Amino acid sequence: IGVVPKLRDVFAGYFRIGAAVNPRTLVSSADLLARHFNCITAENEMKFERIHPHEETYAFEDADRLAGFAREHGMKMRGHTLVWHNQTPDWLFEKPGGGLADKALLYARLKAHIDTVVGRYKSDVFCWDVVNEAVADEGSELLRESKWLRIAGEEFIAKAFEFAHEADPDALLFYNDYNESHPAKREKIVTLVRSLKARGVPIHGVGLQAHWQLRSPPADDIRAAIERYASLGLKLHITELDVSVFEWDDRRADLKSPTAEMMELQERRYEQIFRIFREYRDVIECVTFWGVADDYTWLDHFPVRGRKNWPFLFDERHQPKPSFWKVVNGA
Ligand SMILES: Oc1ccccc1CN[C@@H]1C=C[C@@H](O)[C@H](O)[C@H]1O
Repeated sequence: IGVVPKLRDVFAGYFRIGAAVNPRTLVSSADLLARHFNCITAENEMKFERIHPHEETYAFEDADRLAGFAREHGMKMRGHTLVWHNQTPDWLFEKPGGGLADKALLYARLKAHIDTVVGRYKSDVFCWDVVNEAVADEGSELLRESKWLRIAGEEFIAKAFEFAHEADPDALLFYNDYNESHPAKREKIVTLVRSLKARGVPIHGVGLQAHWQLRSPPADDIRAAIERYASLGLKLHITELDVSVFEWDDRRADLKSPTAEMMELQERRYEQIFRIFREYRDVIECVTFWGVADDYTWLDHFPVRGRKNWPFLFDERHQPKPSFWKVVNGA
């Protein structure tokens, strides 16, 4: 059989190729990771609820193991994520006697968290998703409702970037979001990031999660989003790429394997996506998949629990799919 080219070598002149990993896939996908990738992101292990479950308790073991793998294999590591409305423990927002914490207490806790976590991984993590998904999806509001916003107002975003910069002045600091190519949400993200930059907040990049489907978002929206974010003069990272075989509102759960049509569409979709990424190689520094191979994806639980999905370039047996060959042959 022909030798399978290494993704990271195929794209050496364009951008780093990354994957989200967790303690299980670190073992099950170790060979694919070592061969094809030169950057990793902890899928959950550096999130607030996992690494700092109680005010006086930090849990570094899993994150340390992932950072160790990156070090052993000469890979870079993206830090994900410091401030988010999801997967964040309730204690952070509570006053000792009960009730909502005030801004001063929340900031003191956030600074302690960031000093501890960013400080610990200073030599392993080269960039952080400092704030994840703060922009509202629908409606006229710029920011989504959250305990962060309720307690501290919109300044929590700038504060998080300032704390992260103080903890590691060398780290590249990113704002990360999904549905980043939807025109309305795209313009809100541009408004937020432009305002942060104008106020001298230490922000260096925008993370496009790129949780995409076979037919959406359209290529023109993806191009427009990359152009608009690039116009801010910041670095772009594709941070959580996967191509679901189901459209967002398709809740069918009857399939045990992808249909031939799905695989044909996915092949053409990945070819189109990587043609766009190569075109914007000057501003895109890193392309990270939100997983490695089809044997495990967060999409197996979201948006439909227990519904299998097949979103990656490698199949459930870790073999390159037709999409893989379209991507490497297009480079
Ligand atoms: O695609 C979405 C739709 C609705 C809400 C959030 C998202 C994406 N949210 C992402 C997905 C998986 C998590 O592991 C990541 O940390 C998170 O950034």
